Amino acid sequence: KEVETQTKLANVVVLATGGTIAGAGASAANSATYQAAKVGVEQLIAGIPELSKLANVRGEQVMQIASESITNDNLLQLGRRVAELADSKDVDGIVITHGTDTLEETAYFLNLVEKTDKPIIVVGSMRPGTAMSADGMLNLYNAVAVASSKDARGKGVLVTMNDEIQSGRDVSKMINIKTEAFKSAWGPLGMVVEGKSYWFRLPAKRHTMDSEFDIKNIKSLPDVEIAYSYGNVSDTAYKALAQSGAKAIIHAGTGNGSVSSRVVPALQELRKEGVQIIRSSHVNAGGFVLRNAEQPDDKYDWVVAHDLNPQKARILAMVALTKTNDSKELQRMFWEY
Ligand SMILES: NC(=O)CC[C@H](N)C(=O)O
Repeated sequence: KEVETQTKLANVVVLATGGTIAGAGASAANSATYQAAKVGVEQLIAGIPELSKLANVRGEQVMQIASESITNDNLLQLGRRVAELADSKDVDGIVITHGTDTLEETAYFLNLVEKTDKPIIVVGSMRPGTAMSADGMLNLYNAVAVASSKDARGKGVLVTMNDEIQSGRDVSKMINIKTEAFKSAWGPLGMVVEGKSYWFRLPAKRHTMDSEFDIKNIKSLPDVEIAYSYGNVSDTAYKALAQSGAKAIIHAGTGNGSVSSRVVPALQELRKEGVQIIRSSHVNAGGFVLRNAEQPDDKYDWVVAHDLNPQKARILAMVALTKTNDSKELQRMFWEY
């Protein structure tokens, strides 16, 4: 009977990339001072014997870095490996352990480009495993639980942090240090409690199976950069980014993606030279940028990032630019994804 139950368990692959979930500090009191990306995937899995009751789990070390150092090449490498595994008949779900600093970017990228309905869960932790009340074990346990459940299929890339199941599109690291770091302006999709998922809502935006983007057709990602706005801002950064070859500039704007009168002329000029200008908002708890409200986007031929924060807008812009350089098409994609 035991053998029978064993064969019914889902096969889950844990792809490890580094971050605090693989971090180690000098003492149990070091919850914030430690080195990220130290512990290997085998040790992470071996540290949670209870995983074997949830699924047949195996690990792969894809990279071992702090996530602020992730490059576009790293994203493509990870995305391709996820796609290979998702295509494999003996893989039912994929978990990616990741640093939390850019976790929201990777989760959104995979949400756009992975053509599968198999669960893909991105997970991290706010405290290293060596610290008191480390959160990584439970977050990873929850990730494997969701990855091995049939309920999680077709819901896009998900993030399990702090007992919640978040949409990889919506979620953002809104707080640091605290374990309740990951939030979405639109709320979590569900909760995981003692290895069981409880769902409350579904993502409304296009993702994975319903996406027009496919990692298999993406050879490289174009250079898209972000310029931050604030009082007394100048146009220096915008011009320099364009000069260094940016195909699009994400304006990390104040409020409703507003643009200083000191910057507007430079952005009009850059657009005429072919650079895409994408207005987003850097307000903390979730921006929402309306077309033609703060600026005449139709007249200037600019794009608005909808509710995407600047770093997520960069991800969609890169992926979108692999298909089109038409600003109207880009705007459609920003409404739909
Ligand atoms: N909590 C974390 O994972 C942060 C550690 C590191 N900065 C990273 O993103 O990998």
